[in-house]
Amino acid sequence: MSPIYVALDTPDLEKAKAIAARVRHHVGGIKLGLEFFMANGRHGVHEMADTGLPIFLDLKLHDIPNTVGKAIQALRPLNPAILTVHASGGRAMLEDAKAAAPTGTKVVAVTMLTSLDGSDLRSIGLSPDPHEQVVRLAELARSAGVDGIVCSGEEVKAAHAAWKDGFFVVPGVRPANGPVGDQKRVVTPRAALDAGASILVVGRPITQAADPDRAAREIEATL
Ligand SMILES: O=C(O)c1cc(=O)[nH]c(=O)n1[C@@H]1O[C@H](COP(=O)(O)O)[C@@H](O)[C@H]1O
Repeated sequence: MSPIYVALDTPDLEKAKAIAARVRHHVGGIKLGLEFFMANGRHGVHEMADTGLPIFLDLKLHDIPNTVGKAIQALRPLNPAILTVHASGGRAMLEDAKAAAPTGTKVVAVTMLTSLDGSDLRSIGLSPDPHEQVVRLAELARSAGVDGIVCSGEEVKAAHAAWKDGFFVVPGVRPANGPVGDQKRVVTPRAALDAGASILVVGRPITQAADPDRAAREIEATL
């Protein structure tokens, strides 16, 4: 099974279905995020589940424990393979998120967005070392009982060393010399896997390619 989850960041359900149909033999699953969910809701998720590929529902929930727990309960019928919350929501929120999720759903905690760097951390009053921030939040996530974390390929090796059986999601991956866009902590798909990623999230390098099927195949060939 390919470790690539393709991020279908579009509000257009038909477009999402069309890309999924083209790349389905070269990816291990589909990631649906806020843009898709805001536009298509639960109905859209059900439609995408008909592709037969596992669904990663990336809503990055971040609120008080009661609200996050109840939101996840409301999502239970969707039974996603993977669901995201923000680690910085704190221990009680992470515990309630895991308790509310269906048994088969991996709850993963976003540590530090791959679109941020050290100066962004400083601007929100944190120590400007991404490595330190990710490892601290990985430890919080582990001890709160969730299944894993989301981090960049630059920190996954250290996080993995401290959490052997954790599940590590790495977005912000780019083929060598590809455009990085708004991402700041970027590595190649191959480097992320070698460093311990369990799955890779790839969006625009596949979805914006002239031939998404070929782009997915080419990335898969590097792994
Ligand atoms: O949770 C995520 O998936 C995520 C976390 C993170 O730190 N950075 C990040 O880019 N993502 C998601 O991963 C995808 C990356 O898309 P591309 O930059 O187009 O490959 C987007 O859907 C983001 O929402």
